[in-house]
Amino acid sequence: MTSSLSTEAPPTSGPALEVAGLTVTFPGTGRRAVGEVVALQDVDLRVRVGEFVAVVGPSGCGKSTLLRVLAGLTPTGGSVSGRAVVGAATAWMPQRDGLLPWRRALPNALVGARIAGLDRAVADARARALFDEFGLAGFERAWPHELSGGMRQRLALLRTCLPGRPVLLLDEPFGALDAITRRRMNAWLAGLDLAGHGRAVVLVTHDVDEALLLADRVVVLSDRPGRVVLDLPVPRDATDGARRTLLTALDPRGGA
Ligand SMILES: Nc1ncnc2c1ncn2[C@@H]1O[C@H](COP(=O)(O)OP(=O)(O)OP(=O)(O)O)[C@@H](O)[C@H]1O
Repeated sequence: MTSSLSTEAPPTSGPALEVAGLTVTFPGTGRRAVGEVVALQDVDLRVRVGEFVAVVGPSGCGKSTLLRVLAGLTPTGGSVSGRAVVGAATAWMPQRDGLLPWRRALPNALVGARIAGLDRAVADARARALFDEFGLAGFERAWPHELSGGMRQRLALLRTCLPGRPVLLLDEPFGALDAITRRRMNAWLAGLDLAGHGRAVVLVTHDVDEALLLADRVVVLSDRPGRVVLDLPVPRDATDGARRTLLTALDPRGGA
């Protein structure tokens, strides 16, 4: 991967994450069936401490790529330019749950906490409390293959939250959940005292209603190459108008 991305340490106040002029290109090679792909172009995004930002956009517009860059990761084979303020203080939940098939549920949940150097007893106690909160109590010793798709996703989210990192980057965390469980998990996330914990969340979702329910701001990316076409603050008491604005931004010809 090549990079002209300059990175800086995360600040303790103000913006939790910031990218400016972010462009990500995947060069075509002889081995690839497609030519050069510009995934993101000139993207500016600032997420402040305590904010919950949802990112929506058409499939393939670069949402996952953006989240990777915010996580401080370099997209495999990609060329990245722009400016980013990112740091180690993020916890990234990729689309695929990434559970280790050879570890039972509880040790799987503890992986990130171990890497973060969290005290074992503290992490263990926190994990057991979260198993209850995430509706996974009783499944601590289950193997990943013994869990449903939704349970696996909840376990992956639990693992992401466990180390208590200041910024959560969630890539379609509820995609495999049924409507009722999804609503329950949405309520749990909505109940997090983000400002109180100095936390920020960036959520990638295809679901406009989920974005409106959870986020303080919804950022809409265009078709590839993904550019920011709308950055909409969500009024808590007037989401109908915001919903129409979002749907029009996502599909200008389709009407809301
Ligand atoms: N490692 C890679 N190598 C080559 N091309 C890539 C790579 N990762 C992503 N891309 C391309 O970059 C573009 C954006 O991909 P990305 O996964 O970020 O989109 P997305 O908006 O998250 O899509 P979806 O909503 O379908 O998950 C796509 O055209 C994809 O093919």
